[in-house]
Amino acid sequence: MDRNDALRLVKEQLTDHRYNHTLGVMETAIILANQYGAKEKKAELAAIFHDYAKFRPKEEMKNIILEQGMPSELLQFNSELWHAPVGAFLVQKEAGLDDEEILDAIRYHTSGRVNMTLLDKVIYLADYIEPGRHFPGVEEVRDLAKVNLNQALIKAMQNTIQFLMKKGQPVFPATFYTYNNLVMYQED
Ligand SMILES: Nc1ncnc2c1ncn2[C@@H]1O[C@H](COP(=O)(O)OP(=O)(O)O)[C@@H](O)[C@H]1O
Ligand SMILES: [Fe+2]
Repeated sequence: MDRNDALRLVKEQLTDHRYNHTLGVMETAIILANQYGAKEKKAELAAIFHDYAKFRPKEEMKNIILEQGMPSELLQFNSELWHAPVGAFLVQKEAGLDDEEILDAIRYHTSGRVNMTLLDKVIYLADYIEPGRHFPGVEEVRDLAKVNLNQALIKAMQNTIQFLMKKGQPVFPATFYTYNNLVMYQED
C-alpha cells in the first residue's frame, strides 16, 4: 500500500485535527526511522494508521476487545487505551494491512510493551513529539530524541505515568513494565 492510498483510508476515519496530528506523526516517524535505522516505509504506514480506531464508539471497541481475546484488563482502565489494539485489528480487517511489525507498532503505540521493537519505539515517540504536540515536558523529549531514542522514550513514559498519577488516575501496568524494561536493559 502506498502513502496516498493509506492517507485516503485514514482521512475518512478522523477529524481534521486528528488527521493533521497523523501527518505530523508520519513526518516525525520518517525522520526518526532514518535517524535510528528503522524501515522508513513501515514507519510511514504505521504512523498513518496509528490512530485509525480513535473515533470508534466505545461499545464497538469493547466488543472487539472481548471477541478478539485481547486482554480484558484493558476494559478496567482509561478507554483512551482501547483504540491502539482495536486499531491494529481494524487496520488488518478493513484496510487489509497484514504486516505484523506495523500492526504491533499500532497495537502498542499508547501503552508501550516489554521488548519494544525499533519500529514500536519510533511510532510511540513520533506520536509523543510530533510538531503539533504542545504540553509540558514535550520539548525535553524532543531534545532527547535527537540524541538517544531510549532516553527519550523513558522520559516520555515517566511523564505519562506522572501525569496520570498526579490526577489520581489508574495507570495501565504495561507502561510501568515498559519503563522498567527500558531502564534496566537498555544498552546506552
Ligand atoms: N499506562 C496508561 N494508563 C492509562 N492511560 C494511559 C496510559 N498510557 C497512556 N494513557 C493515556 O492515553 C492517552 C494517550 O493516547 P495516545 O494514543 O498516546 O495519544 P493520542 O491521544 O494522540 O491517541 C492519554 O489520555 C494518556 O493519559
Ligand atoms: Fe493514539
